[in-house]
Amino acid sequence: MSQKLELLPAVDVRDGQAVRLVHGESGSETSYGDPLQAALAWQRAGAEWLHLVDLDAAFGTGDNRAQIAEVARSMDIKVELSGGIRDDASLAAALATGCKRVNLGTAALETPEWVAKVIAEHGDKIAVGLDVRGTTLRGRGWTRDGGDLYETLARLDSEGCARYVVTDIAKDGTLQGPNLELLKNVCAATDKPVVASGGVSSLDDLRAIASLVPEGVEGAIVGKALYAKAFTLEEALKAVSE
Ligand SMILES: O=C(O)c1ccccc1N[C@@H]1O[C@H](COP(=O)(O)O)[C@@H](O)[C@H]1O
Repeated sequence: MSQKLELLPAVDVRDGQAVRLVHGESGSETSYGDPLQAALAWQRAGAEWLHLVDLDAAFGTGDNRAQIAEVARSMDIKVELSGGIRDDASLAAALATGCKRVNLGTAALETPEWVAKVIAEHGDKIAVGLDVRGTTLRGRGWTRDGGDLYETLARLDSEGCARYVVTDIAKDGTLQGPNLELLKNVCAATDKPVVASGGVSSLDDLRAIASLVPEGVEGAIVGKALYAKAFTLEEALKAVSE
């Protein structure tokens, strides 16, 4: 039986609120209220995963660490935690929430030795977020270039990185459809599972991503489309299980 696409509804937290950004740009927020209530709603709707992001920590404008920890600890489902996890202390705090795995973004670009060390220590609890414009990686809240996607992917593969979360920044928060070419290209460049992020706007987009499961796509993060009620999470889960 072919594997089904995992869906990860997103809760991105900025200034204590669940928000969605457009192209990840600071200041483009639309607010959707209390992050815990949003997360609990996705759990009630049948989510098996929650993608939980501390945007302030990613941007370097503070953090929502206590609130994020409360959300993570309140979930019965698996949590993927990201934003501002860049050193031993922030990694320890993230893992102490009981999350299933963390995503490292900026650290993979700026402190590769540390990332190699924590991959060796924590195995598949560590994923790397490859946030790209074209094929150039972006870090520090997607404000700084951080090298070539495929060179970085080869390095991380050689270090045993278990999984990649691939975001096309040009698509993120736009409801313009995922970058399927990018996903196919990344899958062709690595044997490791890929989680797709950015641009999902419809159930057909999810079906298109699901068609890439045989190529190595394991999951899809869904944000704006759920908050904008383009479809419900129940409908999305059904669409990818058909
Ligand atoms: O998810 C977003 O919209 C986003 C926008 C701008 C920056 C980061 C964003 N999210 C995720 O944050 C982590 C990276 O954080 P860091 O670089 O490790 O501090 C990564 O998972 C991004 O996808």
